Amino acid sequence: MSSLLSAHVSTMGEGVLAIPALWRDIWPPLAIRHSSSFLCLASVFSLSSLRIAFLIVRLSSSNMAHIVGYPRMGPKRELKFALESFWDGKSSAEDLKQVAKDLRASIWNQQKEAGVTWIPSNTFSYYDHVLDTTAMVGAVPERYGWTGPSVEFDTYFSMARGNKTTPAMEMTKWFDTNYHYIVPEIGPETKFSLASRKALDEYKEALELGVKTVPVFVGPVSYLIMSKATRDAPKNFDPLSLLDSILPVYKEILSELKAAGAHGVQFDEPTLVLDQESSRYEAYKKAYDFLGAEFGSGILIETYFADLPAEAYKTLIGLESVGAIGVDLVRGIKTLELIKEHGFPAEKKLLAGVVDGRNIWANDLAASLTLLEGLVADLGKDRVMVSTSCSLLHTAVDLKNETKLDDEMKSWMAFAAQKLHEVVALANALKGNKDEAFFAANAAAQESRRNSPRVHNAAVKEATKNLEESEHRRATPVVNRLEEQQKKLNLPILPTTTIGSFPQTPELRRVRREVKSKKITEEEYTKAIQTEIQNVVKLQEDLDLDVLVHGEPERNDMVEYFGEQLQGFVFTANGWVQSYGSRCVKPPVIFGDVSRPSSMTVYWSKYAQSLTSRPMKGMLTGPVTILNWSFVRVDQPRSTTCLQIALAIKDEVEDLEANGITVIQIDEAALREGLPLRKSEQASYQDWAVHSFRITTCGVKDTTQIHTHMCYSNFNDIIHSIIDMDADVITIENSRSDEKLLSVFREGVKYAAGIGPGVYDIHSPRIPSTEEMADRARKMLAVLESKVLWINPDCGLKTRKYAEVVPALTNLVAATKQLRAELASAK
Ligand SMILES: CN1c2c(nc(N)[nH]c2=O)NC[C@@H]1CNc1ccc(C(=O)N[C@@H](CCC(=O)N[C@@H](CCC(=O)N[C@@H](CCC(=O)O)C(=O)O)C(=O)O)C(=O)O)cc1
Ligand SMILES: N[C@@H](CCS)C(=O)O
Ligand SMILES: [Zn+2]
Repeated sequence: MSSLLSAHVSTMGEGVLAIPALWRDIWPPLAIRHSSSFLCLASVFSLSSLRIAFLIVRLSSSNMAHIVGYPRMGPKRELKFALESFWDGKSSAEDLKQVAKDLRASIWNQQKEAGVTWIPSNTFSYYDHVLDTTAMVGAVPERYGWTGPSVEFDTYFSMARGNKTTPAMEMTKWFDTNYHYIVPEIGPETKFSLASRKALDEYKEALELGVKTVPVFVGPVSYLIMSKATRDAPKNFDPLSLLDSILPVYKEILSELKAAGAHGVQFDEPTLVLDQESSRYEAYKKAYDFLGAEFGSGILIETYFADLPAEAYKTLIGLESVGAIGVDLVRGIKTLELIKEHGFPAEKKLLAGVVDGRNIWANDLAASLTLLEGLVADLGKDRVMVSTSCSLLHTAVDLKNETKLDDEMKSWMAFAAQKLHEVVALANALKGNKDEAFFAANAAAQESRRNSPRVHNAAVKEATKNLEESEHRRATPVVNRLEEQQKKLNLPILPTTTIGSFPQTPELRRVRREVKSKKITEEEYTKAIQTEIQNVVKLQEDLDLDVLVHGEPERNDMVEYFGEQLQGFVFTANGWVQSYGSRCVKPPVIFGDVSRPSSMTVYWSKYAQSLTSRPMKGMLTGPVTILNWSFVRVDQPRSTTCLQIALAIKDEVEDLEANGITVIQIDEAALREGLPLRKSEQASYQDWAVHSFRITTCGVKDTTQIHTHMCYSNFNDIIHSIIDMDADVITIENSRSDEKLLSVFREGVKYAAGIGPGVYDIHSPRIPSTEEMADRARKMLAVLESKVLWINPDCGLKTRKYAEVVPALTNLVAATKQLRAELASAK
């Protein structure tokens, strides 16, 4: 900029050039206010100034579309395959980097071509964006032996997946999604330093492709709140107390980004939607005052997954350095009331997240436009940008690749690639540039879905109508039921079991694929699965496990498998969503009323039971988990859909019992995950979720043992709901979360049913030793009675290899026998 020009601008008081260009570009009130004098100046002074002026005029008249983040796996899961090949030593780090680079380029170009104004960068990750932040701030736990200065693949993937000597870091749910992040470990001794310039590298990479992006960071406050204290930290240590020392690292990368030409930076602060103590809000203020001093008002704060609490909203609008605020208007619209009540500062932009980042349904564009126009009426023109409700990471990638869905169904849907166009179309319409044909096609699709006979089933609606009026409880208390069951099952103390799945080998995937494509016959397929079940049963008998499983070889996924057999569901071919690392799930789509045309698992369970005299667990996925891990219809309450699924599973449970299966596990792995983030909504969810589970089990005999299983959650706050599920035995994730679960029992919660907190972290290739598992179980025995304790892994074994599973289970049984001997000698 010429010094003359800057001198002139500074005399203008609120000079255009004092505002970072990105915000200026989309802040037409400012740009327009100054544009005439600016243009005039530009023409007098220099060609480059002219170019700047032209840019402002061009961008201020462009639409205002923003995307919070984008899926990183690729339309055909290219990243997954590249990662796994690299981990298996079949390809080089360079090969992996090239795949990643190509994916990023294609994502940025796609967004540019769609007409997105603010295109995010640094939303790509080789494993997890929270782990990327850990790498960025150099918060590598000491045990990984990292000596700096920068975090490379070796250290990064060791933290994510463990290595031969060191287990992986803890992984847990990302808010209420099916995405899992690696939990940072922060202690008073943690020293932060800038150890990864991934954000800068990606920014420059996009720039080289001609795409100016908005780098995205996990905000420092959310990062610290989502961390856990290191084991050695003092008891009440709060990672957030290190805010002052982490901020300079963020500042350093911001200044490098600024030097590279970045004008806007997005900080994701999803913790702002949580109910928090007032003192917490000081942290956001401190952080953004500090970072704002470096970056000026080019800071955008994104919030998502729920409405904002009033105090969070007030804090946000009071942050002077922040130029734009993103809110989720899909998971709730109470934030709109806050905008009305407390106003929205004139100098800020509102990023209105109206396009759902967590579902695959086409947006109701007319309804969204009405909402957006309401906002414009309140805030004024050009202050409202259209955005996604959260990162598109949580939805499928591209509807284009769905060749098997019929045209009507596809017209009802929008995946990430289509959502880009929805955001842009809404932004254009707000600017008076409405694509009438696009809106008309969308309105027709909305109408056809509302009235489609494919969606509605009168018999199902009738069956679910009166369910809410009864409690649906088994009549006999759990303690007495357990006695009855024990007479029949005759299990040893500390019974051992596994959670259901055994390794999903490439051979199994091949037969499933081949039967689908009719390359092999149904008979050949059945034979292959039977052989697998025989092997799994034999292995468990050899290992001397007590309650067996059939191994789930016929299942592609614990939710998809059931959805495929229920009515009211459809399936995508490539609708993958990242769950953790390279692992993806393909959520079924619930589009209509749900019913069960015929039994789903009886054949395989009966077959497996016929091979052994030990009890064989029937294995089902519960209604809440099917609901939470599907893309759910949005035209009726989730609770209604859940009740419909519950009725279908209830029929299956009773069918299994009638066919001689005496232990039935109903997995509710995602029950905790669906807990609404805002406290005000939690009680109602717990009521209908737990009720739905009980509907599935209330019809069985006392002698039928109902197990349930949950993974990856913090259960302590819902322990009473778990008890209220009234299962006979619960197996639960424990080993990768520092036995947090056990603190509930230490605090005196009484649990009369059987419980198996996992002793083996199945998410890591590492094989736990006998002693390690015995130690874990001893800790449990310190707080739980031995007669209620079960010994089992954390979760299913599907992601593991037999070479890991066999020694790990051998050690698990050995540990149990050791403990049984200790208990016997203590008598
Ligand atoms: C327990 N968990 C689950 C969650 N959500 C679910 N919906 N399901 C879960 O089990 N959330 C919490 C945790 C998350 N944990 C996991 C664990 C493991 C996976 C996983 O392994 N995913 C697989 C994909 C699963 C699947 O459906 N596979 C299909 C095959 C799909 C495929 O790619 N086929 C290829 C050929 C592959 C080959 O080997 O030849 C093709 O058809 O071209 C199947 O098994 O049939 C993954 O690989 O990511 C996810 C979440
Ligand atoms: N029965 C399932 C539960 C996973 S949460 C399995 O074992 O894979
Ligand atoms: Zn599990």
